[in-house]
Amino acid sequence: MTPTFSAATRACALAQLAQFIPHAGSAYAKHRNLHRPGHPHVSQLSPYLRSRLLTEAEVIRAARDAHGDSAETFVAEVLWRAYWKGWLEIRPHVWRETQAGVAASLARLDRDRTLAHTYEAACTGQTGIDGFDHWARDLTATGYLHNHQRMCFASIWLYTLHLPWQLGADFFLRHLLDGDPASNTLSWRWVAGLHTPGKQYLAQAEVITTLSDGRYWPKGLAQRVFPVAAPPSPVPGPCPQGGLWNRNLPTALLLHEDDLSPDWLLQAGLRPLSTAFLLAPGARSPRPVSPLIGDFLRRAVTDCSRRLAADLSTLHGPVQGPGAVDALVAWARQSGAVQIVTPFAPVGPVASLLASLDTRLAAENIRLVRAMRPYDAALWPHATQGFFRFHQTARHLIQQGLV
Ligand SMILES: Cc1cc2nc3c(=O)[nH]c(=O)nc-3n(C[C@H](O)[C@H](O)[C@H](O)COP(=O)(O)OP(=O)(O)OC[C@H]3O[C@@H](n4cnc5c(N)ncnc54)[C@H](O)[C@@H]3O)c2cc1C
Repeated sequence: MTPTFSAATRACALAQLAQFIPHAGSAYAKHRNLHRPGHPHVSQLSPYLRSRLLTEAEVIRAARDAHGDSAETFVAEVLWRAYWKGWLEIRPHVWRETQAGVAASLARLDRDRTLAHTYEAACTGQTGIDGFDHWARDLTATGYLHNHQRMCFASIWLYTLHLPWQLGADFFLRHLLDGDPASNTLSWRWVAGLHTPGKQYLAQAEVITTLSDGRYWPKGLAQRVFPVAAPPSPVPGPCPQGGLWNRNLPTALLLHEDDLSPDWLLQAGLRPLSTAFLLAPGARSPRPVSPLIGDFLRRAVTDCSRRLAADLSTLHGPVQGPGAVDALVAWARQSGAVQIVTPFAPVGPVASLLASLDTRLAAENIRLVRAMRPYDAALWPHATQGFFRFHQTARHLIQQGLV
């Protein structure tokens, strides 16, 4: 059984959460690395968390309510998402550097036919490596891969096939429904030993065979890692903060693919004159992005519009593609608002579009306010060092009820 995420709705996300919660305690800690068909031991909530049809805070609360401290392994995994986001937020240069690496590696493919041949075989699942080829095909067919398969795929891509890690990260971003600039880029860097110096991930055939219940028997995997060249990690800069909106000003709401649940803004009293939606799946890569991602996001927008129809007046969009910023400037002008509130978009394609929009709106005397969720504001600034320290702080904040 392969996962399908055809129902990109909050109701579906909540149903999946409810179904998974009984397994989020010690069973998750014990079995989460097994990648059995249908992936019964993991939640498969990531596409919903990525678009925030469901939030991390909700998932953590549900797991802790059901299992208390026995949910700690699961909660820690959910916290990795905030850790990666915070880490990149205070080192945004790493994202720009990765994008430049993708462009340079794509240019290399034009010059190096052997490399291009290996790359094509890897992306289409025709390398002859058992497991790896199945995962490539599963990923392109479903938009999902189990975490251990992602780790092994990235390791084989880099150390066995000698392909640039940036092209692998780009391949994932083009196909994963949960494709996320922070989690994806930084996980690939982790496999390559660029996150924790001296720690690289080497996929081992026997482990793959064991964890897949004997389904895969890969042969010829690299027996050792090699150093991957990269500039040193930049020192952390300040963590961005969210903006404050003025309740007394005519306001419009701009929702985007990084956060499609504006309930928290509506509960805080926001009454938008108009609401627009921005999607940017095509901006995830210079290469074509899987249509599954755009389909999922468009359905998520439809769900959000239907669910909150009573509170969201005059819906506009989804706006996407090269003319998106122009279209949003025209919408903002027509809405009569002097302030546009938008959920804070973490480093990635949407944040880049919002930066351009901000400049254009300023020329129209319209303010763009990036409102940050309390969960992000509480956790991101702590991603200054390794995950261990971050986890300790996050755990404390959760126990105090501050997250
Ligand atoms: C090379 C590589 C690339 C990855 N790319 C992405 C990506 O683009 N987007 C993404 O969301 N995750 C990414 N991950 C992390 C992880 O593999 C997925 O979050 C997880 O497999 C999603 O499946 P699930 O919802 O069933 O996870 P579960 O095990 O059920 O975990 C619950 C939730 O916790 C979060 N989570 C779990 N593990 C991690 C992790 N290691 N890092 C960050 N968050 C985690 C996810 O939001 C996930 O939905 C990547 C991992 C690797 C090794």
